Amino acid sequence: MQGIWTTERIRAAEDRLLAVTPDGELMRRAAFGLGVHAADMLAEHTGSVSGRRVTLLVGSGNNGGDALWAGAFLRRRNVAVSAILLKPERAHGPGLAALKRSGGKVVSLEDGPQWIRRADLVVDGIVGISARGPLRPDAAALLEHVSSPVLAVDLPSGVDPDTGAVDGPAVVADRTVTFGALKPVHALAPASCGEVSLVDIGLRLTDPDLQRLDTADVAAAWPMPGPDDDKYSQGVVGVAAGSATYPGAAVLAAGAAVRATSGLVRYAGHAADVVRGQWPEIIATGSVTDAGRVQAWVVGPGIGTGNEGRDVLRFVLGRGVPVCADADATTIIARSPDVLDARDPDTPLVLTPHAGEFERLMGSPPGADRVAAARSAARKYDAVVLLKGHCTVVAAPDGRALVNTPRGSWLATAGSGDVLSGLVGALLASGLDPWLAAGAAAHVHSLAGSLAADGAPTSASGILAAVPDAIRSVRPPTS
Ligand SMILES: NC(=O)C1=CN([C@@H]2O[C@H](COP(=O)(O)OP(=O)(O)OC[C@H]3O[C@@H](n4cnc5c(N)ncnc54)[C@H](O)[C@@H]3O)[C@@H](O)[C@H]2O)[C@H](O)CC1
Ligand SMILES: [K+]
Repeated sequence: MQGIWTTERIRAAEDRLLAVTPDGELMRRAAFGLGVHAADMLAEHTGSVSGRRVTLLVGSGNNGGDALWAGAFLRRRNVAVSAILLKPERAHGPGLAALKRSGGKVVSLEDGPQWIRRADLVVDGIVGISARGPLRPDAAALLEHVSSPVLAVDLPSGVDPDTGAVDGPAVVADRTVTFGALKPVHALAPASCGEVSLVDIGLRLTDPDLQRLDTADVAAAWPMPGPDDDKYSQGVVGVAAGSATYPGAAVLAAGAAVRATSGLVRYAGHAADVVRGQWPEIIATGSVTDAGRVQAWVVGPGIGTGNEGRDVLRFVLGRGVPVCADADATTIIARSPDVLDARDPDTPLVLTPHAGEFERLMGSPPGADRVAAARSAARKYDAVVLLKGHCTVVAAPDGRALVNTPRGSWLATAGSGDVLSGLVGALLASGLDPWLAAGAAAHVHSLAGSLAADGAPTSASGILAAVPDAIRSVRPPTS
C-alpha cells in the first residue's frame, strides 16, 4: 500500500531531518529533482530543453525556494528562466541569489503576464504545504495568463493540501513533483495534480494517516480458485436486491457478485425470475428466509425503503455474517437506526453511501474533508464506510482509511453502485477483511469503469461486463 501523510506529520518529519542535515541541503535535493522533471516536461512538450523558456511563479516560502533553486539548475541546461516574485521582499534569499548567479531573470509582478504567456513551461512555486485558504488574488490573477504546461512544486497552489478541496482559483497542473512523501491532496485531487512524481529527499515516515491500494495489494486480496476449491469454499454470497418493478438493480448487483469470484451466488427477492434468466448460475429464490446459508449478504439496491425492505434488512443483519448495506438499505438505516439492533455487534457491516445517503446517515453532507467525514460515520455506525465520490474513501471503525484515486469519472452512471455492492459482497463472502474488501472492490470497480468507457461514456452494464478484464489487469492469468 502507498502511505500518505498529513502536512502536519510531514512537517514534523522534515523538521527532524532538517535538524541533522546541512542548511539548505534538503531544499537543493528537492529542487534538483524538480529541475529534472522540468527538463523532462520541456523535452516532452517542445522536443528540446536548451533555449526553452521557463517562468517561475515564486511565493514567499520554501515552496518558492524550491522553484528558484530548480530555476538555477535549469540555467545549467541553457534554459531561459524568469522568476515572478509574488512578495519580492520575502522571496527565499538563497534561492533567489542562486537564480541570479546562474543568469536567471527576476521580473516584476506587473510584467509577469507577458513572461507567463511566452513560457514553454510554468512552474508553480506559489505555495506548498503551508497553504491556508484560497489562492490570494495577486497569485490568482497570474493564473489567467497560463497557456503552457504547468509543473506544480510539491502540490498545486490553491488546492487544500490535506483534503484536496478546491474552493476558489487554483492551479491545474500537468505534473506535480512532491518531496519526501505523498500528501492527501495527491490522492484526493487527481484533476488538479496531474501526474504525481515523488522525489526522495531522505524523509522516513511510518504509520501513514491515509493509504492507497496499489495493484499488488488488490491482486493479493482478490480470491482466485485453487485446486482444493469448490463452489462453496470460496464463499457464498447472498444478494437481497431489486423488486418485480425494478429488477435491474438485482441483475446488476447479483451479476457483479457472479463476475467477482468463482464462489456461489444466491439471490433472494421479487426479481428471482429475471435474475435467473440473466444469470443461470445463480440460485434464486423469492425470499431471504428461503435463501439458505451464505457467508455474506449484499442488501439494499432496489429493495425499497418501506416495511418490507426494512424486514429484509433486519433479517439479513441478524444472520451473523458480514453485510454490505447499499442504496435503500442505507436510507432505511438512516431513518430507522433501530434496525441495526438486529445485528450482532461482531457482525461486520459495510455501508456504501454516496454524498446524499451520507447526509441522511450523518445529518450533514461530507464537506471538504471527506476522509474525516468517512471516519466519523465509521465510528458512529461501527461499520466500514465506503464514501463514494470522484475519489472513493474507505474508512474503518478502527481509524484506518484508504482512498481510491479514480481513472476518470466513468462510474457516474445509473446502476454503477449496484455493481460495486455486488463486488463488495463477493469479497466479504471470501473472508477478506471488510475494509480491504471494500477498498479492493472500489479499485476493480474503478478499473472496470475506465476499461468499459475506453474514452467514451459507458453504462453500468458496460462496467459489469468489464469486471473480468479489470481483475485480469491486476492479476494476469498464470496459466
Ligand atoms: N522544510 C524544508 O526544508 C523543505 C521544504 N520544502 C518545500 O517547502 C514547502 C513548505 O514551505 P513553507 O515555507 O512552510 O511554506 P509555503 O512555501 O508552502 O508557503 C508559505 C507562504 O505562502 C503564502 N501562502 C499561504 N497560503 C497561501 C495562499 N492560499 N495563497 C497564496 N499564498 C499563500 C504565505 O504567505 C506563506 O508565507 C513545501 O511545500 C516544499 O515545497 C521542500 O519539500 C524541501 C524540504
Ligand atoms: K505549489
